[in-house]
Amino acid sequence: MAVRALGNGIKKFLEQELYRTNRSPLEYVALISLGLLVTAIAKYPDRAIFTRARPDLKGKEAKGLPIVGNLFDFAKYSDNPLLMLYNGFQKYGDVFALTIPGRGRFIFINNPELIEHVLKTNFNNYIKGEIFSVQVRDILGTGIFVSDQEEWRFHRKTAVNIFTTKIYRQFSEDAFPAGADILCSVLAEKEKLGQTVDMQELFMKLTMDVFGKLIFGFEFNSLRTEGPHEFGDAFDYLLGNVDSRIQNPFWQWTDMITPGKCTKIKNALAILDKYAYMAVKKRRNETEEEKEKRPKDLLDQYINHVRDDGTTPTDLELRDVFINFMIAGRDTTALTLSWQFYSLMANPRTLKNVLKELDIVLGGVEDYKFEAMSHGLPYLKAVFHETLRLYTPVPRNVKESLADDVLPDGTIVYKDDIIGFSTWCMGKNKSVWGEDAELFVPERWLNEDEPSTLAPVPGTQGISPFGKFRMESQHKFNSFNSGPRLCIGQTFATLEAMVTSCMLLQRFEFKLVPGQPTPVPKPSAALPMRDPLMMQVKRRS
Ligand code: HEM
Repeated sequence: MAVRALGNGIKKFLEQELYRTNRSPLEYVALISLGLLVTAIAKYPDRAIFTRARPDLKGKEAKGLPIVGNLFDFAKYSDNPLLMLYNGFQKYGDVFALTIPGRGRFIFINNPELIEHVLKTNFNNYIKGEIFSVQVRDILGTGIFVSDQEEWRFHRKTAVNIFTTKIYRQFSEDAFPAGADILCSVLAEKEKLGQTVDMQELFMKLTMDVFGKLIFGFEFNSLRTEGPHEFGDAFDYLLGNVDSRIQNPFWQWTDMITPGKCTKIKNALAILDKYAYMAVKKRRNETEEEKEKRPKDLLDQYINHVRDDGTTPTDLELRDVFINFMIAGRDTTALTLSWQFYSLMANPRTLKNVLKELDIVLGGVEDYKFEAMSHGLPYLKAVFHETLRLYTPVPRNVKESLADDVLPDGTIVYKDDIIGFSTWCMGKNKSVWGEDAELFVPERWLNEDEPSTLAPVPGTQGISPFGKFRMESQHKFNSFNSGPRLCIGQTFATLEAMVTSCMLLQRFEFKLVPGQPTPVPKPSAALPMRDPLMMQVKRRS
């Protein structure tokens, strides 16, 4: 009633004014718009519209333009969003903020104490949230990576059951060597033909094949396929696209007006769906006899789950499980292996140490026992962790705040503020990792005075001379996340990378193809290299 009365009042006033001043309605619209704009500029002089003034963030907030805040900073760094964060931390310290219209205020944090608070101490207050969910819903649906609270608890409980030490033992001794052996046969073939290889492409194919088979019983066979695989290609395109959605708050509109973009996204999604539904259909049609013959996997965990109301997961829900886990299992490990092999080739002293350790510990024997891969090769394990520290495959992340909060350094967080953090930036933070933070130094992970083990572990021929591997806290070494949402596949990834590295380095010599540019990351939700990682391979004599 009151609104209608107010509307009528305004209408009457405007009619009288139009009559009295002889102005056209268009002139009035222009005047009112100008009035609103001037008011908005006065109210939001250096920040995005509808964000609150935060004098308490003085010295920590990047000054923005009236109404649009830091929108143009976001746009300026669309090709290198990590650099925007890196420069921000360099300029403002471990906390800095900026505002974006439609998104609100981002508070970026860059030290272990703050990370621990957000990811563990006050875990329930910091959720994935609606903005992230909308950005990735068409790809990830309602899977573990986008879910919060009850839905997330369901996924977590269902998934962790499958990742047991018993399973890891089998993977380390059989499945991972079998996958690496196929990769070696591709390398041997290429060597015979005198061809160079793109190791990034091959590692992506390896992890896709191994993960598809072990976790969903699905054979991609991409390593045996020459050239790119359509599932991998579609995946890479969509992950790159997620990055532009994070960077551009108006992506829904810009996607619509960019010629061909919506069709490209639709086609890529159709390819992901095709493979996910193929895997689900195959499993649903399996006979009891077939079921008996194979080990239980993640798809079984989900398919056999009966909810309290008696329902079981639909094909669409299983599609989401497939896609979420394929992202987890394919890109992360493959990209880490790519950066690790690059780092080894770029640091000959490190490579020499790895080969020395392999000779002493494995002595040319291809026996990849769980214990040997977990504790027997501290130097190689240090190389893997140093790679993850500098080239983490999940380079940045955001959380939405459900309620007002205060961070340990006194920074106030209001409900709906977005907390951003970047493991990639924290790896380069000198106050966290020391003056050599930006250098590749595997030795920082080793207690060189302590023996790695007191007696040879099963599957080894000798004890590593490089000391004992020393793990850092989850909040400092945040590449596997921390707190209740710690990566489920940490051991899986570590073992797969260790076994693959061992077999490849035992069998082949690798050399970077001369003249190629130093690898740089390509904008993506993960950390792919922008260009292929071309190497020459030669069988070890
Ligand atoms: C080097 C390899 C890997 C790295 C660096 C890595 C890193 C991460 C990170 C940073 C997260 C948190 C993501 C987020 O909350 O947005 C995460 C979550 C997760 N990872 Fe990994 N990951 C790796 C490999 C794997 C593998 C091989 C698997 C599967 C076996 C896996 C399964 C998962 C799952 C299921 C989650 C979601 C956990 C949750 O939300 O509760 N990851 N991982």
